[in-house]
Amino acid sequence: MAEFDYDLFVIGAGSGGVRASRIAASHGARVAVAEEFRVGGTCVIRGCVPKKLLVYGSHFAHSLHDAAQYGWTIEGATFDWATLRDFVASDVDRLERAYTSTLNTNNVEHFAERAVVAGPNTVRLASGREISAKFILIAVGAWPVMPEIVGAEHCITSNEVFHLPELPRRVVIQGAGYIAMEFAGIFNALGSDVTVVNRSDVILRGYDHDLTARLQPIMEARGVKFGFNRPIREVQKLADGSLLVHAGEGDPIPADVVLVATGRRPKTDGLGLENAGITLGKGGEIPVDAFSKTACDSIYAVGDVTDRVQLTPIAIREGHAFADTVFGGKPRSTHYDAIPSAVFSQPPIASVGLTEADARAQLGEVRVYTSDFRPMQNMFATQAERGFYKLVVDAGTDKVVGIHMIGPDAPEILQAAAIAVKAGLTKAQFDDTIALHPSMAEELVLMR
Ligand SMILES: Cc1cc2nc3c(=O)[nH]c(=O)nc-3n(C[C@H](O)[C@H](O)[C@H](O)COP(=O)(O)OP(=O)(O)OC[C@H]3O[C@@H](n4cnc5c(N)ncnc54)[C@H](O)[C@@H]3O)c2cc1C
Ligand SMILES: NC(=O)c1ccc[n+]([C@@H]2O[C@H](COP(=O)([O-])OP(=O)(O)OC[C@H]3O[C@@H](n4cnc5c(N)ncnc54)[C@H](O)[C@@H]3O)[C@@H](O)[C@H]2O)c1
Repeated sequence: MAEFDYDLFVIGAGSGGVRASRIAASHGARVAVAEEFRVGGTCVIRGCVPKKLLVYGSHFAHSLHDAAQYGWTIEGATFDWATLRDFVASDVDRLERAYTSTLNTNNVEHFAERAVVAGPNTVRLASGREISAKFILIAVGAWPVMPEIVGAEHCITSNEVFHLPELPRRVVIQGAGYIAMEFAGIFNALGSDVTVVNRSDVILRGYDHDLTARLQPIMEARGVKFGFNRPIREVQKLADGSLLVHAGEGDPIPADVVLVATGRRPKTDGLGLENAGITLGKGGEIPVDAFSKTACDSIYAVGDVTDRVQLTPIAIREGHAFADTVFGGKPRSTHYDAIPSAVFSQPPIASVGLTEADARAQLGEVRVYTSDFRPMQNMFATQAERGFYKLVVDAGTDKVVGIHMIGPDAPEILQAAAIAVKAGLTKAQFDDTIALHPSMAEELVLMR
């Protein structure tokens, strides 16, 4: 009889947990996974996927508008939030079925309930059942942070935003990070009156300043209002059911929905990690080594719960590396250099490698090349929004160490360009590459 019920018990069937389960099973491990909500996790159920579909849905507002200049007559075009919302929800259902089927076809046993750590080799399910495993993988993700606001119960987070009964007429968004900028773009395009209030005067901290300095005025020109140095103190519910937002100095802001997007904290509360001698970091994260091993030899952790980089491809890569390391005889760690990322704002931002400021601080002599251009697809558009690309080059080696882009399709273009940065290609090699004309991407090889 086997010493343990399973070789691997995974807590959380999100991006990292599903990948680790599948790969560990393919290496011959007997695997079980517990999921307290829906298989697929944040990205599939209430993150990247439904968000991107809302972005696509909202793009039609601009496309329909621009279409007239290309000769199309679009009569009687109207928008129905419930149709878009329900279409997105049905695609999420489809993906949940696909992820569940992946677990089934790989013989991963699925417990549809919460699990906590009861000891170094034991988990306890919500039903009370205890299960033993040679290894435990914690992949429980993160959870939206709600700052101390009087009337916080009247606010929503990104968890609820996909299920609104109707399109809000007025939306106030707290925060100026990924989620805030993406949903400001979505609601603005769909016709809501959007106000972003932030505690500082910086949007998208961590992105190259030239990109954020380009994004903000474009968003303002599209109608998004910004209130800087205005953290929300109180959200008041009025007799008619609408909300009044008291934020910093200045007049209260009327709203129908208040979306709080102030970061996500590892979901470790009540997870029982003390039963395995694991001490959490000060943000609630699980400290791990380069191979995602915790302070307990039989317990590993991947994804948002470790708070290394909160992105889906990172959780997936860490989960895969864990399974190869522990069950595949191929020790692998994840490399965190040159991670491409994007903000699906309108227009979107995409970035890889060092910002200009970081390169100057870390490398000494740096050369910077920029292209400030009007994308061809905006030629007829009434809003003459300009794109902006920047290459950051290490003057000592001529290597391109950062690419930063804002403009239509920037994330699609950047994924390919990120290969060049990861491979350490030089500016001379960019210059050697023939342009693909006419395209926006050709700007990348034409900067002199
Ligand atoms: C609105 C939004 C948009 C995003 N957009 C993007 C994007 O465009 N690109 C990108 O790369 N990233 C995006 N992200 C981030 C991305 O979703 C996360 O980085 C990613 O999902 C992390 O994967 P994970 O496996 O660590 O955790 P998750 O995917 O969150 O999975 C954790 C799972 O564990 C379950 N769970 C938690 N506790 C327990 C327990 N005790 N027992 C059983 N189950 C448990 C949860 O229900 C969840 O299903 C977005 C996030 C949000 C919120
Ligand atoms: N396109 C993408 O890849 C994508 C999209 C959405 C989310 N995500 C991931 O999800 C994570 C969470 O997104 P997010 O937008 O919630 O976080 P974020 O870290 O991007 O932004 C948080 C914002 O809230 C503000 N803030 C923080 N604490 C506050 C407080 N107490 N009071 C007032 N303001 C406060 C910050 O100044 C910042 O502007 C991101 O860090 C990202 O890794 C990625």
